[in-house]
Amino acid sequence: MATMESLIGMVNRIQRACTVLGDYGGDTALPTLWEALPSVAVVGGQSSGKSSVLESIVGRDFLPRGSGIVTRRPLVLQLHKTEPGLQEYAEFLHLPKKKFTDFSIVRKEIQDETDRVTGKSKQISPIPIHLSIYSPNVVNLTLIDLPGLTKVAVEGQPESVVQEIESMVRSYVEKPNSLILAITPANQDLATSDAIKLSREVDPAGDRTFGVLTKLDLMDKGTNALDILEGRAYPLQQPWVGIVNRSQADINKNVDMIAARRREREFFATSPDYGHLASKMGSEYLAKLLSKHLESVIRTRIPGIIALINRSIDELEAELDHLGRPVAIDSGAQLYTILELCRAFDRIFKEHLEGGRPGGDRIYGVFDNQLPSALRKLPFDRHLSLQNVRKVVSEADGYQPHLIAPEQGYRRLIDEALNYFRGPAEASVDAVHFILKELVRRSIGETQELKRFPTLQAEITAAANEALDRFREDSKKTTTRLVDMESSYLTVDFFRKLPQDIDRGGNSIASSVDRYAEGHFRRIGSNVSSYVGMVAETLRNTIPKAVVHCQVKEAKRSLLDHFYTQLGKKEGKQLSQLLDENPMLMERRQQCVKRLELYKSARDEIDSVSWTQ
Ligand SMILES: Nc1nc2c(ncn2[C@@H]2O[C@H](COP(=O)(O)OP(=O)(O)OP(=O)(O)O)[C@@H](O)[C@H]2O)c(=O)[nH]1
Repeated sequence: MATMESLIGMVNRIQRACTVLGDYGGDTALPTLWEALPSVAVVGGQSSGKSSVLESIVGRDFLPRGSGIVTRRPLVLQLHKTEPGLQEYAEFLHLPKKKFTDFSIVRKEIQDETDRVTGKSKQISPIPIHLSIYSPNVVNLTLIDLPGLTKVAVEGQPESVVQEIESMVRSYVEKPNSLILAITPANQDLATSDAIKLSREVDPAGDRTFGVLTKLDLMDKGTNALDILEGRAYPLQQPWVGIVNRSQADINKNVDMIAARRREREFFATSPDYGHLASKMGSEYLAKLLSKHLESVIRTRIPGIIALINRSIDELEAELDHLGRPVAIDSGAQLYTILELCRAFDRIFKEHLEGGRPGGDRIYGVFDNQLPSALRKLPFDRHLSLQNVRKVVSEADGYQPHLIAPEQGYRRLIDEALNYFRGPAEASVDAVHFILKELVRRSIGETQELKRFPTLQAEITAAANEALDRFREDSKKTTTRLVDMESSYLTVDFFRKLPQDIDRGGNSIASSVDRYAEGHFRRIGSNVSSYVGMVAETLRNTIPKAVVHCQVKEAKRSLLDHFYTQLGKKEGKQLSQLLDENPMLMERRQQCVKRLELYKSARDEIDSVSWTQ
């Protein structure tokens, strides 16, 4: 069975871990453990005696005092009972290993640490100060001292401070796992008590409210607080506790806390009104009552806390998987990460080309539809019209008309016709180029892992497109060369196989044909047209080969080769620039990592304490 110390001590350690790792509740963007941890929130109006109660419980003078709002950050006061005779000391979470034995310096450090976060202004902050006190004169107990519920802002405070304090205090007392230590001075009408009003609102059944009446010694003679202390005036599940702290005069005279406790005991023991309640009055009794109750609340709440921790760990791990793990800092690991991301992109790009993903079929469409139809649409009819054939042939003859076959005319007609093929050739190259660019864009977008690295995404896109531009230039040269080769050397066989002009007697008709008649030019046009048709058929097959060889195959084989070469020359800083992430995403991942660390350490803490119901 876990001892009281081990359970409260366990929650103390988890609370400290929460603050170190940035979980002090109220943060809706991340699951919060702080909100679920049982604690005792000390609430009261200004000058209700909160600080005095806390100092009585600790038995030490250590809290800052003064006018206006003194407590401006939650003070998580973790009390650890030590062996009798051991020296008392205090430690701050923000000053680990530094032991304070002079409690007046503790008071100063609380003020300084408050100012460190809120600045010298009178602002408040939800970031807690953790103070642990080790003493034989305390019980194991954690109390959270909150700013006094104030009514009016003092100079230097914005009007909003009243509301801000109310919402900070509320965020603590409305937690179902939080016990409420509601402090009210006895010489004030209970109906006007800020603490009771708030606790009645958040804990109407009074299950977790401990009513404390201070300043019983200041009540008017002849009056007493028995109606409240005996539970008649405002009943709570837990009995009310009356307290007598040091008066301002005592504080000024530096009456020490142990003496003050003794005087408190005497006050109740000798009081005609409260003598019968003496054993259940005073700050020492209050401390034991709170400690026992806190320990039982922790014990009952642990199963729920464990469920919350496990659920939150799952949520955070799922989010981290989605966000991706933090990038390594050494350049070797960074280079490896970059190459892995490039490979991921390249794999997807290849799938688009090879059919695993849509898109590659559009390249085939260029060869099967766009190119043939572009070739069909070439204006050979106009080019080989009768008048153009006559014109070109005549011009090619110059002053000496051709005698047999208009060699020059043929060549010129064919050359000019072949020139038309440049258009469809270049158009095929461009069409495939734009399809490949589109596939690069889609592949980049489909590479999930790259989403984290906008700079690398842009660099890979740029490198891929530069490579495609180079392939396109090469492809254009090659396909144009295909066309040029056709006009560099005409296919002689074609002409050999042309039907000669032969009569039935086997004599050549040529002699009888009028070389300058229409029919002669028509025949020339038709021969050229057949020749060009043959070339078109050839190019219809060879252009795709050139385009695929120069663009598609190269894109598959070496799209990022230049990029890899550049990468090899980059230094660490340049590599990390490539991997710089969306700052929001990095911040979010960092928060998740810290919060996950907190939950895992909390789970270990709970596992380490063999608690049972
Ligand atoms: N006589 C007497 N004086 C008390 C008692 N409790 C508090 N005081 C005096 O009341 C004044 C306010 O006490 P604090 O303990 O500072 O009250 P507080 O709620 O912490 O005040 P702030 O946090 O500064 O708003 C001080 O002068 C105390 O000495 C008490 O039980 N009896």
